[in-house]
Amino acid sequence: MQNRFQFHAEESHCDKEDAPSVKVFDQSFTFTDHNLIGWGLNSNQSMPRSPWHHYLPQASIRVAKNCIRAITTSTCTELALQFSFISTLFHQTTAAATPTTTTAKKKKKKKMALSSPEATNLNTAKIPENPSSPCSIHLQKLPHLTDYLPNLKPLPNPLEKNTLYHPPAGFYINQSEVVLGKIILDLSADSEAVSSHSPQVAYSRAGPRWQVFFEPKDIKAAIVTCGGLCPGMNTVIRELVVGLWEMYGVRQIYGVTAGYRGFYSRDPIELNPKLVHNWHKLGGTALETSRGGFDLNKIVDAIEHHGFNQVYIIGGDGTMRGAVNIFNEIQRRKLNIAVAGIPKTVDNDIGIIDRSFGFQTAVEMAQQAINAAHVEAESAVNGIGLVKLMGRSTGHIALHATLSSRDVDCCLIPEIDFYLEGEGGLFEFLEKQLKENGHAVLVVAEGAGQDMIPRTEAQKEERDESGNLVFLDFGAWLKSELKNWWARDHANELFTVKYIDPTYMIRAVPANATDNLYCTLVAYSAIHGVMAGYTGFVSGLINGNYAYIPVEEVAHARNEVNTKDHKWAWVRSVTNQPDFVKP
Ligand SMILES: Nc1ncnc2c1ncn2[C@@H]1O[C@H](COP(=O)(O)OP(=O)(O)OP(=O)(O)O)[C@@H](O)[C@H]1O
Ligand SMILES: O=P(O)(O)OC[C@H]1O[C@](O)(CO)[C@@H](O)[C@@H]1O
Ligand SMILES: [Mg+2]
Repeated sequence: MQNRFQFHAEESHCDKEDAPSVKVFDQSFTFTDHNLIGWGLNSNQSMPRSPWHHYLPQASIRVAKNCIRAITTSTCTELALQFSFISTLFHQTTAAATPTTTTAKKKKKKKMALSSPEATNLNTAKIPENPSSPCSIHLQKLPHLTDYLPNLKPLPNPLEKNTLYHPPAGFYINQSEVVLGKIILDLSADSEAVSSHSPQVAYSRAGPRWQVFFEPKDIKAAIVTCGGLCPGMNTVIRELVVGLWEMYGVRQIYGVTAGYRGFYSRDPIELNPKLVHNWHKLGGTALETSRGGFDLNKIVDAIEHHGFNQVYIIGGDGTMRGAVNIFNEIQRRKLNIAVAGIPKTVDNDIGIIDRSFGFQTAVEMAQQAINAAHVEAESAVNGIGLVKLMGRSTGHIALHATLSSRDVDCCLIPEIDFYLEGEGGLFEFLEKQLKENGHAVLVVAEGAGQDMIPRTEAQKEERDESGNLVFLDFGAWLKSELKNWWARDHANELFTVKYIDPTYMIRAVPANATDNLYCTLVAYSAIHGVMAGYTGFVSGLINGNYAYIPVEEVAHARNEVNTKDHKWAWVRSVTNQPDFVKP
């Protein structure tokens, strides 16, 4: 017997007596051992404090017009597992069920297939007929303090008694609520998702939990910012302070200054809502930041020494790799300290999350540079406006700024190969643009074309304090190459290149309204997660919803521009730039 609808949980527990019953088209069935395993609910696995073992007593699958909603409800205080799926995935789901109730038995022989018109119409999508092709969900396991401190006792959430909050019904997030990592699926039989049976990855939904694992009076929280600047860092700090203070009544909140090195080399500063009141209006980080200085033992020793039991780490990919090490060391030492990361990257190079806070602000600021370049180029004879935008190894800022501006004729990013001379090259394209329009605007990401620039041996090895390769200025190099080209091919014609490098101006500003809101919600999400005892996680936006993601996963997930998708095709159509394919 096979269930086409599977649920995988890395830690799951279900006693036979607790086997969930499932209702499909008014028919109920109870999962047997066999199909429990099919659901990934392995009855042999008994995990203390498994997030699932509370939730299985009842389950129902209701078929709504074109979607199936699976709901399990609990006899315990918290409610359960909820997710929805497109109906056609379940075309033959019910054939797999074992009816057990009287009603179910009566209807046992009735063919159970979706009869909605929507489902029938979708037959053209060649949904696989083979019932052994399951569509399954894999929940990413979120580390919890009780994983290694099983005796910790949960407490009711203090928000219950917070007169400012009055939690209404539905306020608390069930541990079983998930956010799907991927919301676009190809349901055709030969699509990878269906044919390879690969499960859909899901993350725990962020938000306040009914139970917490910290007594507010015992909390000593630390906040640190690391890596480069990004609009909104101060807002995140502010909201962590205000959120901890106002929501959970925490009174010991500290800022660790100057990045990771600050843990062991500086005294933490005490923070309170009054002090941070205006910080969201300021660019940069009031706690100061730095690169390098990551000394694991010194950092964890200092955390222990100061008595911090909640550590909030704001930073980019490098910072998150450091946070993984800190979390692992804290686990190894079996310390009752929760670690939460808040991903920050102006480059938007962190994977899994939709985008980092501050990214939209940076793109908005980049418009000003592009506008200026356009005006300069248009006002010159054979004028070229050249703008270099941040993006160490990804071209997201350049791409988004190009798409929003519409004044850009060519966008060069690290993810594409391009060349200057010859047929199909940049110079040929610019020559045509200048002839037709009299001017051109070029946007380059800082990491683009690094292989083209001649480097000395020393330059090849140069790294910053964190170990990141130091890039040469591609914009400045390209400007001189453009001038050489023009002087060589058009000796007596006027030509102007205006190079604008707004580098730090796009990231050293306060966050705009959208980013400020994002900062607030991502900070509050982190607080709720830590209060609930989760650790080694980051809070972030996934498909428009706030979720908790294991920090280990975030630290290694890169977000590069996909030059095969529609967005990049759109860039090419907006700019009309060449594909840089050598004839
Ligand atoms: N692999 C790693 N393990 C431990 N710590 C690391 C690692 N990589 C970087 N770090 C530390 O994380 C901090 C920030 O790293 P980095 O300078 O690379 O910035 P980032 O967090 O990636 O942010 P951004 O790139 O957006 O500026 C530094 O203190 C650095 O020493
Ligand atoms: O000069 P800094 O502060 O080391 O940072 C420069 C780098 O930081 C970023 O802004 C973020 O990683 C990159 O775009 C840029 O290469
Ligand atoms: Mg980085």
